[in-house]
Amino acid sequence: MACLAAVGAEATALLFRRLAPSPVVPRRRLAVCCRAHRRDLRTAAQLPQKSTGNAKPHNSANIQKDQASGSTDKERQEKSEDENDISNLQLEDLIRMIQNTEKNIMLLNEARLQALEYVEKILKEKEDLERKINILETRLSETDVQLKLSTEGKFSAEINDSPSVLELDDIKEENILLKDDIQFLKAMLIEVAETEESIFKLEKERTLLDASFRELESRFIAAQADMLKHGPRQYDSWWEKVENLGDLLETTSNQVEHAAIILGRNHDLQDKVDKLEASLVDADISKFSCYFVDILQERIKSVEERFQACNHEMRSQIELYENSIVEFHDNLSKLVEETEKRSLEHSTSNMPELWSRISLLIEGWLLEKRISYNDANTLREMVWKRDSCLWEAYLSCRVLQSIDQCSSGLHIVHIAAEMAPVAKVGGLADVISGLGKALQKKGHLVEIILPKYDCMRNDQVNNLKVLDVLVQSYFEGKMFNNKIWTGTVEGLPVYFIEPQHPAKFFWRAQYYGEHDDFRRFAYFSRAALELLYQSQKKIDIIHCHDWQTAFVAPLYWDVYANLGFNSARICFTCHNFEYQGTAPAQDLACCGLDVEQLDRPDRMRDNSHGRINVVKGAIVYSNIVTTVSPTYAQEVRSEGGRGLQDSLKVHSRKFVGILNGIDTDTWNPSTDRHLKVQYNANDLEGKVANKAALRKQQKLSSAYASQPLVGCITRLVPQKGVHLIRHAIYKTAELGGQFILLGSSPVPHIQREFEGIADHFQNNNNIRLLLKYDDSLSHWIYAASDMFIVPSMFEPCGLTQMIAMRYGSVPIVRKTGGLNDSVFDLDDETIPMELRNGFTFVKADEQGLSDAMERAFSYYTRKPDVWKQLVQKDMSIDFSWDSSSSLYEDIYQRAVDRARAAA
Ligand SMILES: Nc1ncnc2c1ncn2[C@@H]1O[C@H](COP(=O)(O)OP(=O)(O)O)[C@@H](O)[C@H]1O
Repeated sequence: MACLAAVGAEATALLFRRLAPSPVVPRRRLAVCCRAHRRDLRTAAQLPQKSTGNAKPHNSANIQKDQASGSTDKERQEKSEDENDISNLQLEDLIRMIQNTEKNIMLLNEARLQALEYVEKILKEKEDLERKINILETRLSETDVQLKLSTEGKFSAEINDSPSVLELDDIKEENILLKDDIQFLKAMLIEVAETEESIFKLEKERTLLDASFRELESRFIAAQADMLKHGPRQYDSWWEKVENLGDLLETTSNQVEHAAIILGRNHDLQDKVDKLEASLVDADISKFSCYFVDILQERIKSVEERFQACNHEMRSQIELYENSIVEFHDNLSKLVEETEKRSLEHSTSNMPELWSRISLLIEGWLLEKRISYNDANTLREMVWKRDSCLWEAYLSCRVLQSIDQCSSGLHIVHIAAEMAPVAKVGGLADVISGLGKALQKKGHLVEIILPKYDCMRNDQVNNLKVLDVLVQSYFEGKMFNNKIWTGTVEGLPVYFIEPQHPAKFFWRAQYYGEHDDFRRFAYFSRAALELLYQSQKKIDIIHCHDWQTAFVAPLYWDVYANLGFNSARICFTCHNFEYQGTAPAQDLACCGLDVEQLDRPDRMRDNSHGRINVVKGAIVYSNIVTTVSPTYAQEVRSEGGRGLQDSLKVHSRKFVGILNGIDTDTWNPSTDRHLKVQYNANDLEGKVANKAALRKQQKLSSAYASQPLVGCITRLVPQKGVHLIRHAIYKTAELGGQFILLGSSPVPHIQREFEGIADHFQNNNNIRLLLKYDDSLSHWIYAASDMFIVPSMFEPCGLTQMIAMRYGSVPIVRKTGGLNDSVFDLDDETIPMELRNGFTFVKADEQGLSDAMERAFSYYTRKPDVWKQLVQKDMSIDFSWDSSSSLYEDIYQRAVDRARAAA
């Protein structure tokens, strides 16, 4: 188009260069011609006067007058001669005039030819213009169609249906081209206007010519009259010439008229162009944009209206939904009530909570002596078997003489110092509830006995109530009352013993760390056995844990078996051989044990000094001894046994290491209510969200989402490798990661040291040390962290690495104890690929930890895909109690079978 414009402009300029002189030159020439004619004519009229001096003026009228007056011949001859002279002179003038006229006609002809040429060019220009206008009109109609499409019937369409940015760009481009065309047309129009002006000048010229011609004609008529007398032949030729001149004039007039018509058409063209321009201005992109914005606004308005309508609809739906929830809750409570009622009357399915409550009820009645031992036993059996006709059986039990001793499961009682989540310090608490629940699921009757701590979380106990009975137990030569509380924790029936002893053994605002811990737990062990004895239960397994309840084993066999309470077999699990419960031998007497009998190297005397050792007592007196991982079981047979290796060797046939599991209901990222967002292995976005939320809450930098967060949740004791934990903090900072520690220490100097580190990093936005115990926060840290550090010096089992993996946090651990049984190095080619799940190091030094951390960071940053697969794999590993509880079930059963066989 620009090219066309250039060509057009050039052509127009050329036309004007050529035409410009045309109207000027002919006009000047014609004016000269006309002036010449007039001068010639004037000269012709004046000549006789000039030649005669005083002669009167003569004309044809005078000649006729003279002829009519009848003058003399001479006079007439002289007069005739004079007249002939005049006539000759006039004729000469006339001839000259005609010659001039001829010249003028030639000039006129030339002008006409130029005008013709000019008109032809105009016609051509016009055709070009028309063609361009047609193109423009087509484009305009296309633009119109686009506009129409945008406006008509599209309002209802979604905003998504709006012309794309690409379409808009096309329209913009189109409009820019149209604008160029308009510019070109404008230039052309200016040229046309100039052409028009030329034509006007031509027209003027023609009018002038016309006037000169008419003057010539009148003169010619006069001359003709004269010529009638003198030369008809010449007259003929003049006449012919004049006729030609007339024809020429007519042709020129026609051409001028034609030019006027073209001019008119050009006017029309200009009108059209004006309209076109106006339309294009309408279609101007800015207007189009405004228009489009209007359309969008209208659409937004309609969307807003629809949104409001939806909102309204949603609100009413929510109302309905809320009403239905209320209704649902009502129904649910009714249903629960009914189900509870029915469960007492009819059969119930496997509802541990309910059966635990019934069991506690029965035990309570028995202890309170509301029912006889036999009745209680019958009811126990029914509870155990989930008997649907419990109440009917109860009513008819009076007539029953014998009790079917065959049951599908075992009656297992755990006596422990901790249980999650009601009284938790460390992993022991997790094991009690995790293993207990798993065994209960397998159809065993499981009960738990705990101290009634003042600091325990009563909110975690269902139906906590005190029985209307006091159980008496022996301590330091006296009998003391114990209040018995019952309740269910995680669906397990739990008995809480509250000693009515002046020492207020469990009113210390903490679980351990008291100066009289040995006495506290000696008291508790004895009271727990007393409770079981008085309830006259026929228990299969009494499972005691760690030194705090290790007293149970010697007490059971030395005291209670002698009283006929001997149906049970004792299982002792040592969760940590570091804590063995040693004391001067005489201290053992507090709970009624015979020091003399027990303070012997093969019984309870410690292997290295003269004190008694309750863990050793449990090893000696229990039917089953376990520890919490196979590797640790191996380790404690040598150095790790802390002096008890020989005892373990002696009793190795009953000693086994069973890897702990974790409670996968409590530790479940897809249901965990402590998390900001729940997630699972297939959808890790929630993990990212938890990380972001924790960073924000702990004022850690959120600048880099991909900056790895290293977690550590632990008791800060030497066993956990505190110096390596400290090193991990600095190493993480060096590697550009973030570190969060949750832990506290019972050891004052360690606590102080970490408080110092916490202060040091107080304003650091990559390191945070939280020196406290916080169960809820621990869940969040497991979920938020990318890596998890467990650099223990020794680790009987360790649960944190398993929990971390369940939450998709890759463990970096020292290869020891249970860590060695649960974490396998990603780069260890001696291990099958499918088992590799973390990073390990062997030597308990900073270098070992640094290497493992560097490898982990390297995978995390350089191989994100491998890392993601690792996270997903870790989250899918089965760390539940399922398989481990089966191993316990198996060893319990074998012990019970041996007992029955012996009986
Ligand atoms: N400061 C703390 N806050 C909350 N939970 C903690 C804290 N320290 C340890 N835990 C929890 O205690 C348990 C530790 O178990 P484990 O790894 O066997 O170590 P240990 O029993 O030796 O302390 C885990 O459930 C862990 O989450």
